[in-house]
Order: sequence, then C-alpha cells, then structure tokens
Amino acid sequence: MSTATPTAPQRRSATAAASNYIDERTSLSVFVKELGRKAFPDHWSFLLGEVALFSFVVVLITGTFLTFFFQASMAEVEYDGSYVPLKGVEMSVAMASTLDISFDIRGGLFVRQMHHWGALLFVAAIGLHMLRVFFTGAFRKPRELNWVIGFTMFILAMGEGFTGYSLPDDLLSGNGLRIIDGMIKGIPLIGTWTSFLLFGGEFPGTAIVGRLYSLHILLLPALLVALVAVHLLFVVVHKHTHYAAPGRTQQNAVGPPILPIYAAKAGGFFFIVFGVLALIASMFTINPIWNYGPYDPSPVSAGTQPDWYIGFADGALRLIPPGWEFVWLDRTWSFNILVPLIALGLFILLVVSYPFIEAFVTGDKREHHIADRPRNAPTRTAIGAAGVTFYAGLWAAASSDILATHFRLTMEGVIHALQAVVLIGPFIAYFIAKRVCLALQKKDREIVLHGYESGRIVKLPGGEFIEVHQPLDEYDRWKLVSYETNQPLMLRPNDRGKITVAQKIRAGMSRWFFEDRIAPVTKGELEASHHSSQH
Ligand code: HEM
Ligand code: HEM
Repeated sequence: MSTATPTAPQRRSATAAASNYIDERTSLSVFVKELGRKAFPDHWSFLLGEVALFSFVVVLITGTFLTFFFQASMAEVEYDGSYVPLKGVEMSVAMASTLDISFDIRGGLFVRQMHHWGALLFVAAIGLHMLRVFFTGAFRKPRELNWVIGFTMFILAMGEGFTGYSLPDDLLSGNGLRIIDGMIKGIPLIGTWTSFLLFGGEFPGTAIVGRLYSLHILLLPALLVALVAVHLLFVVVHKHTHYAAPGRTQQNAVGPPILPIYAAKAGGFFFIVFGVLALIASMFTINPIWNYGPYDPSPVSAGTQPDWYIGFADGALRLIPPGWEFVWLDRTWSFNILVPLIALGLFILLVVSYPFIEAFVTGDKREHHIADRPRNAPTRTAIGAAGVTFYAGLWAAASSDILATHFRLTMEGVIHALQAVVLIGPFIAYFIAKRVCLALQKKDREIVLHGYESGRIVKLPGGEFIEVHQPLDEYDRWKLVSYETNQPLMLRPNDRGKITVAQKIRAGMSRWFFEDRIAPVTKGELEASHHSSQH
C-alpha cells in the first residue's frame, strides 16, 4: 500500500514553523529558555505543594462545569426531578438545581463528587505542604513573604470550601450557615447588624446563596489564582530549597532542570492526581444532599459533621464550658463565642507571623537555602508539635458526639478529655518532641563517629568481644554532619551603654530557643574517628 504519510522531518518543521511564528510575536523563547534551565531540587516532600496545585486545577475545571447548571437562587420551587423520594417537596432553586446536577445532567454527579473530593484534597495538601515548609525551616529568609502569601491562600481555600459547601442550600449547608450566623451575632455591638448586612435581613433571608455564589466562583478563585501565580513566581525567584548533600550549598539549587525533566514529571503527576480524584469520586459518595433534604433546622441531630477543614472552628465552639454568657449593660455578652473566636484569631496570627517571630528570637539575618532536618531545629520542631496537638484537639472536638456514641462514653467525659488535650497537650507534645529531636541528634552523632551497628559480634585474639560497626558512605555522612549550630544571642550594651528590658527579653527567648542543643560533629572529631577506625 502506498498511502502518503507525512515524514518525521516534515512534521518537525511544521512544529518549528509554528513555534517560530509564536516566538516572533511574543519572544516567549527567552522566557522558556531561562525558566527551563532552572534547577528544581527533588524530594518526595516537595510533591505536596504540587498536589495542592494540581487539585486546585481539578477544582477549577470541575467548578466551571458546575456553573453551567447550578442556579444560585433561593426562590421556592416544588422539586420535580427524577429523584422520586423528594418529588413534590418544597425547596430552593439552588437545592433543586444541585439535585438536577446529581440525577438529570449526564456526568453531573461524577463532576460534583470530583469537585467536592478535589476540594477536600486541596485543603489537605495545603495543610501538609505548610507543615513541610514549617518543619524544614523553608520559611526563613528570603521566603518569609511566600509563607504569608501561602497562608493567605490557605485561609482563602477554607473560605472557598465553606462558601461552596453552603451553595446547595441543603439541610447541612443551611446548618453550617446558621452556626456562622450565630458566631457573627455573638460579636458585641456590631454582631447583629453585621449578620443583617451579610444575609440581607433576618437569617436565612433570600439573598445569601447568590452572595456566596459571587464569592465562590468569582472573587475568591480570582484572588487564589493571582496569589498562586505570585507564590510560584517567588519559588522561581528565590530558588527552591534543597536538603544537605555533597555539592549543595546555601548559594546553589541542585536538581534536574525544569525543562524537560521536571516539567514532564510534574505533568505526569497532574494526571495521577486527576486520576486518583476521579477514582475516588466514582467510588465513594460525598455530600449526598438527596439524603439530607432541604434546609430546615429541626431535623439536625448528633453526628452531623462539617467538611474536615472547618472542624477545628466547630470544635473550638464545642469545648467552651456551658454558661459562659452574661447580660451586662442591657446586652448579652456571649463569651462562649467570643473566647473561641479570639483564641482562633490569635492562633492564626501566630502561625502567619511565625517566620518573623523566629527571626526576631534568633537574630538570624542570613539567607537559608538548605532546608533543616526537623531534628536539627529541636525547639522549632517542638513548637510545631505543640501547634499540631492544639489543632488536633480542636479538630477532634468537632466529632465529640460521634466519639461519645461510638465508644459509649459520656459527652462530658469526651469534652473534658479534649479540653485537657487542647490546654495541656501542647506542653506535653513540646516536651516529648524536643527530647525526641535531641535523642535523634545524639544518635546521628554516634553514627557519624562510629558507623552503623551491624549486629556482628567478633571475638578478638585477646578474648575481647566487640561489635563491628559499618562505616557510613560519604553521602550519608554529609547529610548527618552538615547542619548549623546556633548560639543564643549575646547581651550587648546599646549605643548609650545600657542593656534595655527588650534586649533582655530577646536574649532570654533566644536562650530558650537554642539552649538545648547537640553540637555538630567537628572536623577534628571526624578525623580522629576516621583514624581510629583505620587502626
Ligand atoms: C494554594 C495553596 C498552595 C499552593 C498551590 C502551593 C504551591 C507550592 C509549590 C508547587 C511549591 C514548590 C514545591 C514545594 O515546595 O512543595 C511551593 C513552595 C512553597 N510554598 Fe506553597 N503552596 C500553597 C500554599 C502554601 C502555604 C499555606 C504555605 C505556608 C504557609 C506555603 C509556603 C511555601 C513556601 C515557603 C515555599 C518555598 C519552599 C521551598 O523553597 O522549600 N505555600 N508552594
Ligand atoms: C479552591 C477552590 C474551590 C473549593 C475548595 C470549592 C469547594 C466546593 C464545595 C465543597 C462545594 C459543595 C459541593 C457539593 O455540592 O457537594 C462546591 C460547590 C460548587 N462549586 Fe466550588 N470550590 C472551589 C472552586 C470553585 C470554582 C473555581 C468554581 C467555578 C468556577 C466552583 C463552582 C462551584 C459550583 C457551581 C458549586 C455548586 C454546585 C454543587 O454544589 O454541586 N467552585 N465547591
């Protein structure tokens, strides 16, 4: 057969012509060349930011599909779709259109499920990515601002999640909104008016779904997309951090180039994230609003749960002891709402400003491009463990009723135990994490100087038994040795020859931060151990 198939060189030249055409009009090649040559260090933990990025893309694509069919109206209709048990039930157009997406639009249920699972993964990946950045100290100079941008995106993502969850106007979403309404109304003086402003009058009114819709599909995604762009631009500008290894310094970034290796890997990884989400969406139901029905406060019972990332706020409300409400100056002061609001606000403030607090305490103004191993920064790791415990306690409290019913405990017992986890747990976690880090550092020191225990016991000619130690290879030794030791700040008199109270506080904090530490192995020690192992 002699069909004329285009030959490879012809195809290439067509591609070349097309890229020339584009380049002559955009000068894109300069940018691609510059970016393509950048090295991107490789480590599994760097994939977490990518999972966040790719699940965001999935959520954007599936969300766009949903906008074609979702109707953000709270007008009342009688449901007349194909889900028989709800036929004839009065509900909002928003709820009815979400049911239509689920049962009457081809592929609608699948896309809805993918959107919801994608959202859950998105926020989870952000959280884990943030913990990776925290525990490796990758937020230090020059990346402090990127930490702030990242954290802002975290808050926006939670906002996206909450507004999205509220759109279908089903039993649970209406209930979530009722909790928010209660929290807003609990703010003294302005609470009631703010709630009226948000809901356009008495809760729930007829405006809220439309308003949340504008936030959900326009304002918040636009802000997120813009911030993601700046975030990634900063990653390129600062270079990515890398872990200590031979040839890696504070001045370079070692890894495969972005083009073609990293881009090909990342592209493949996008399809894995997409595929896994599609698989989960097709196998596990999430938010079956047809089981819940339209919003009505009366049938909500124990066991209802918000999406996971809202759990910590819900838990904070549940942990406040009863009766924290007083009438004073003819007004109700709801400390049961104010205290969690203030505590969460402070927690958020602390997290977002952590890079600046640590830099102040350590007085460290150097740039850091080698990421810390968490054990080598024991105080930071311990602070992180304390923060995670605090968050986990609040989060678990959102399921206090489920814990009580599943484990046949009293509700009060569960609440008291979780109150202890939130108030005392962080201190215990701090202590344990710090001791574990120091122990691991000591172990590293032993390994560097004496090698790994091999378990092989040998009897020497003189009758003595010794265990043969396996020496480390160069690469591992580098990893274990190459970390900085930091000294607490010295108290020095200022220009007027005085030591101020602020200086004393700072020096005290710096001592606390650095006091407990294991000195890194010195060159002399290494040489000595090398000699002794040779003889
Ligand atoms: C929408 C959410 C986010 C997306 C899509 C995102 C994406 C990324 C990606 C792809 C990277 C490079 C790969 C990696 O290190 O994992 C990165 C790095 C970074 N991200 Fe994020 N991130 C997000 C949220 C956050 C948050 C919440 C924080 C911290 C509060 C943060 C702080 C950083 C920092 C400091 C770096 C530089 C890390 C380094 O050089 O080692 N990001 N981000
Ligand atoms: C980070 C971004 C986003 C998150 C975390 C998020 C989250 C959610 C969640 C949890 C729901 C409820 C889903 C359900 O009914 O089970 C939802 C609904 C919805 N989302 Fe998003 N979303 C995001 C971005 C977007 C974008 C960018 C669009 C549109 C361009 C969009 C459009 C919609 C629509 C139309 C609905 C209502 C339909 C429905 O509930 O099934 N979302 N979103």
